[in-house]
Amino acid sequence: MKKAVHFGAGNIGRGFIGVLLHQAGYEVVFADVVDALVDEMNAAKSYRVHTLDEVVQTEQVDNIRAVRLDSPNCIQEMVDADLITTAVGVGNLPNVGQIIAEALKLRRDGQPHRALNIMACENAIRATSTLKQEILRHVDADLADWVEQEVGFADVAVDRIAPNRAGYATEPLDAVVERFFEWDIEEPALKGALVIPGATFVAQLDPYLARKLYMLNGAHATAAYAGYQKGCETVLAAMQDSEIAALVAEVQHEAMMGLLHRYPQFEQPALEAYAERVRERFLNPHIHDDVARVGRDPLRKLSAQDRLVGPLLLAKAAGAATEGLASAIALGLAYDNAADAAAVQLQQDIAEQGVTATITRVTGLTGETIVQEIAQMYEKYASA
Ligand SMILES: NC(=O)C1=CN([C@@H]2O[C@H](COP(=O)(O)OP(=O)(O)OC[C@H]3O[C@@H](n4cnc5c(N)ncnc54)[C@H](O)[C@@H]3O)[C@@H](O)[C@H]2O)C=CC1
Ligand SMILES: O=P(O)(O)OC[C@H]1O[C@](O)(CO)[C@@H](O)[C@@H]1O
Repeated sequence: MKKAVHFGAGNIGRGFIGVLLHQAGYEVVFADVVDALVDEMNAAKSYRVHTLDEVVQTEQVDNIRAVRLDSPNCIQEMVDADLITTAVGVGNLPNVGQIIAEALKLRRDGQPHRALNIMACENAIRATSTLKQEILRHVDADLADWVEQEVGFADVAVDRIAPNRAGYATEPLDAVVERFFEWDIEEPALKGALVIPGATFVAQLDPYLARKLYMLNGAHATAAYAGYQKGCETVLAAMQDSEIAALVAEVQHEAMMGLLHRYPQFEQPALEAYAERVRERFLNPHIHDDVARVGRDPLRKLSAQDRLVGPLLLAKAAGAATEGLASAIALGLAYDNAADAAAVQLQQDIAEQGVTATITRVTGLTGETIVQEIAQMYEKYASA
């Protein structure tokens, strides 16, 4: 039986990556930093995934175990693994990279030619490449050569809405997800054969990743930040507001114009259908997805390559309109949720440095016109 070590036993780790790897016949070992979660998984040896739809379907994921990130067992489990995946949040990859580097040292000495692939399933541009750089920071030149030859680092795009479990879960390990999923894997980067039924193997990931991050996650963040402004608790409530729904569609349209220009292989009707399908998913009445989850960490979501500034730059390069994306960025700046540490930091930065300087620093945008436009929109939202 093949073995996968997956870092991050959270919503997407259990609700998406873990279940697909289980269906693909892998023995899945989870690594996490939360002791209680690790203990719970080792006691239960299985968990359930509920697919939220008209009829709720429940799948059992068994034959699992878990290790703490900082335990020797974690390193040992990777020595004979066939696959390593992560879903920990992109900011936690340095930590994981250091641990994987330790395992690769042992693996090179013990099983030097056993095929290994690594994939970071995070919402970010080329997170696996980021993880690879983090791993390489901890290895010497000889080991780096071996890593280049023997370890596949495939960038991926992962798409499945896995909301918080409150209201649905009856068991501590239950995960809840929507029915839809898409897992795009950049095939040329793999070493050896990788079989994951349901995954899509693509030759060039960038268009898929940009489409997902900009037309889904960007639109989702827009719904969350606009919804927060209007006092909506969930994405569903936000999308039922016609003004917000129109802004979300506008953001998707602007992103689409940028994508069509940057990736000529896309066709407008297909992207329009993609956008519509995404909006339908946001309107799934069976999913209670908090705007606070979808909007979490606005400093990351407003950063240069992420879901709002990334498409704004593409749309600008295409000569397309950007008012919708500028509004979404302004709404993100106005996101003052006191329960979100990054939002608190953002508000403190705006108070201390002013909104214009904060926009430039956080988003990397430098054009005076666009920065002023966003700043004016922010003032309107912040004083509402
Ligand atoms: N929830 C969703 O719908 C989707 C999430 N993602 C991405 O997946 C990643 C995880 O998201 P969620 O599962 O929603 O978050 P989550 O907060 O539910 O789960 C993250 C898990 O990672 C663990 N963790 C944190 N640092 C760690 C480390 N250094 N080593 C091992 N475990 C660590 C946490 O304890 C937690 O159990 C994020 O990058 C997110 O953008 C991607 C697609 C869908
Ligand atoms: O996980 P992040 O990057 O904080 O952002 C939340 C986004 O990720 C997802 O959880 C999965 O793509 C979406 O539901 C949401 O748009």
